Amino acid sequence: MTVAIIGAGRIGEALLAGLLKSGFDPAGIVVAEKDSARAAAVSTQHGVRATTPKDAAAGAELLVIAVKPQDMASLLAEIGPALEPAALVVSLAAGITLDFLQSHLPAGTPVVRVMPNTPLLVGEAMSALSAGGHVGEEQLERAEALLGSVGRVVRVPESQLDAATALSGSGPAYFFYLIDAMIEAGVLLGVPRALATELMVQTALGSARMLRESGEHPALLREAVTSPAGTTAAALAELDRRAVRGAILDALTAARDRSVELGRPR
Ligand SMILES: NC(=O)C1=CN([C@@H]2O[C@H](COP(=O)(O)OP(=O)(O)OC[C@H]3O[C@@H](n4cnc5c(N)ncnc54)[C@H](O)[C@@H]3O)[C@@H](O)[C@H]2O)C=CC1
Ligand SMILES: O=C(O)[C@@H]1CCC=N1
Repeated sequence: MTVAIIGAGRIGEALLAGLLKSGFDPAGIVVAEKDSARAAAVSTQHGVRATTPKDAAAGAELLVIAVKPQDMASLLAEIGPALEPAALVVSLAAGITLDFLQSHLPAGTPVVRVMPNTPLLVGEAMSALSAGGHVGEEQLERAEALLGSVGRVVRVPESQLDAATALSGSGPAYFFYLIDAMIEAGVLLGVPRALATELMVQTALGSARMLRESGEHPALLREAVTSPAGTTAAALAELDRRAVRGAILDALTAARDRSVELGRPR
């Protein structure tokens, strides 16, 4: 199967790197990137061919589109006429709806809308996807297999994709933000930066593994750390006084709303 990745920015290159790491043949992947210096760098670093979007579309069975939502309309107009008859188009763009994709591509084009996240670089992505009306089960499984080679995949109704974007799409940034803040707190408390980083990165990894492996609700795992009148209770009381839970609800609602806004036809 020939895969074209159109837009080799942060997420496009992360997907490319993840696919190659998972054993994908570089000869079966072609990239198209508007920024020619970036195209050359990505092509050299990963050993894949770089070409124009039209040329990439012409030879590909599966096209992954990883340009910004604002660049989608013009790109779809450019590649539409060059698509192979049975080509499957997979969009990673936040907000861009199946309806938008289908109405900007030749009638009957099978399209899948996906919200992945950057941990696809290390084979631990979370991708949520919805299929358009012209996608057969076999094609959907092909898209799932591609994303499944770099992490987990779930099918969701399209009505939940903007919320999934707020949760798992943007999610890595929230964890990085939190860990960055906790490292700074360590430095404030006199811990050398390298040690504070080691303490927090391993704590994040261990906590994530406990969640996954125990299957326990996070509230129960948090309770198990919280000794009566202890250190954790003192910290959590401070977070509650500052209404951090409410801030998280508002933050993710803002992300969901922004995803909806990015998908408005223009
Ligand atoms: N960064 C992230 O964590 C995630 C991003 N996404 C989605 O992925 C898409 C890309 O995001 P990023 O990689 O962060 O942005 P980016 O700006 O790093 O990458 C976009 C790339 O597309 C290229 N491009 C634009 N128009 C083009 C065209 N016509 N032909 C070829 N290349 C073109 C740009 O030069 C740029 O390198 C967005 O739609 C975003 O919503 C989805 C999930 C996570
Ligand atoms: O910030 C963004 O718009 C993209 C979509 C999800 C993660 N990054």
